[in-house]
Amino acid sequence: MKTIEVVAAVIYNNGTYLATQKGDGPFRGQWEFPGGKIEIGETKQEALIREIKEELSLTIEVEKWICTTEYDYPTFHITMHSYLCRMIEGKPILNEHQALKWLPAKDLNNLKWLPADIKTVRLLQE
Ligand SMILES: Nc1nc2c([nH]c(=O)n2[C@@H]2O[C@H](COP(=O)(O)OP(=O)(O)OP(=O)(O)O)[C@@H](O)[C@H]2O)c(=O)[nH]1
Repeated sequence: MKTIEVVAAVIYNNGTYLATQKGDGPFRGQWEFPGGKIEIGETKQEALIREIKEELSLTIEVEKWICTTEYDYPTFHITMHSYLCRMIEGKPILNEHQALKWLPAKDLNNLKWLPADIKTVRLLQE
C-alpha cells in the first residue's frame, strides 16, 4: 500500500484551536487540521509553514511536536505529524477549505474528524 507523510498544524489563538473542513475529495465535509504532504528536500517545519500559507494565507510559528500517528485508510497508509503552532500574522482565508472553526479543546469532539486525527484531538483534551 502507498504511504504518504503529512504534517498537520494545530494552530491556537486565544484559548481556541483552528479546525478546517475539507471542501473536496473523498473526505469532503470532514474536519482536519490544515497541512499536507511533505515535499522532497523540505523539513517538517518548512512544509507546515508553506502549507498554511497556501491553504489559509496565514503565517505561523511551529512551537512543538504533539504526536505522530500511523493510520491505514482503505487505499493508502498515512504517517501524520501534528505540531502545535502559533499564529503570527494574518487572518485565515479559505483558499482550499469550505469552512473553519476556532474551538476550545472541550468542543473539538463535536466535529466529525478524519480518522487519522482522533489521537491528536484526544491529546489536546487531556
Ligand atoms: N492536512 C491534513 N491532511 C490530513 C489530516 N488527516 C488526514 O487523514 N489527512 C490526509 O492526509 C492527506 C493530505 O494530503 P493533502 O491533499 O492535504 O496534501 P497536499 O496539500 O500536499 O496535497 P496535493 O498533493 O493534493 O497538493 C489527505 O489524504 C488527507 O485526507 C489532517 O489533519 N490534515
